[in-house]
Amino acid sequence: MRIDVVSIFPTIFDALEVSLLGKARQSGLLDVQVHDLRDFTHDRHRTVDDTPYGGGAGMVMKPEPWGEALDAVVGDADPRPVIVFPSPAGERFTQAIARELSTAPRLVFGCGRYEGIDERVFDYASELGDVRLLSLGDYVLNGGEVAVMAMVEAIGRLVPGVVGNPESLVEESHEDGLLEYPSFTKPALWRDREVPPVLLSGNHGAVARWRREQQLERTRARRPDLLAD
Ligand SMILES: O=C(OCc1ccccc1)c1cn[nH]c1
Repeated sequence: MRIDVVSIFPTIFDALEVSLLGKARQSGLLDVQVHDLRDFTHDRHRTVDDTPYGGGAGMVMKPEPWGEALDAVVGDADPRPVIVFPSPAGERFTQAIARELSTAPRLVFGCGRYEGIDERVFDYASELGDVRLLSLGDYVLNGGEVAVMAMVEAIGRLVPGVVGNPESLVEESHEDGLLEYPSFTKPALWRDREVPPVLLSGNHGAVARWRREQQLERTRARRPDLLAD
């Protein structure tokens, strides 16, 4: 999978070199290219923002640099990429969307800053690829970079071969629509706290039943919204 990221803070993505995704990049499973939006400006101050039409506080990201950046990054790519813009005004990013995007041959991420990007950029981008405005949650960040880091990790780890043991991708929170059951490891007794005896029983059926019950109990308590349908 080829992933391109456009940002005015490209060095933030050096963190993607570390850990799991770093190995996937070395093995060529993931090809991540990061681009500095300011490289697509032409004035001395490398300006990327300006005041909003209609007034209001804050600044808006100018369309011209984005247009040139998207042309340079996407060009007449075949197949058309999915072009993701993190945004508080986007549809909710979920494990299902991560799974969907993990099958895309090309992903482009555009990191907004300030009050956001000139709306016409999303319209232009839809000529180059399938545009998705995605939200991590109902809170506001200063820019899209941290959201892109989270999405690239959530998506990248689902690309076949990136995670060593694909089995570990199955029993995860949200994979079966429920929260994950609690986990324990040695020692059996730690600071006067025991491991639930069923887990030491060797009775695999009882363990599976206990785990399912824990998933349901936790989901009911913490995320009743996941059960409502
Ligand atoms: O703040 C977010 O995105 C960054 C962003 C994008 C555009 C303008 C300002 C900030 C965000 C919150 N939940 N999901 C994403």
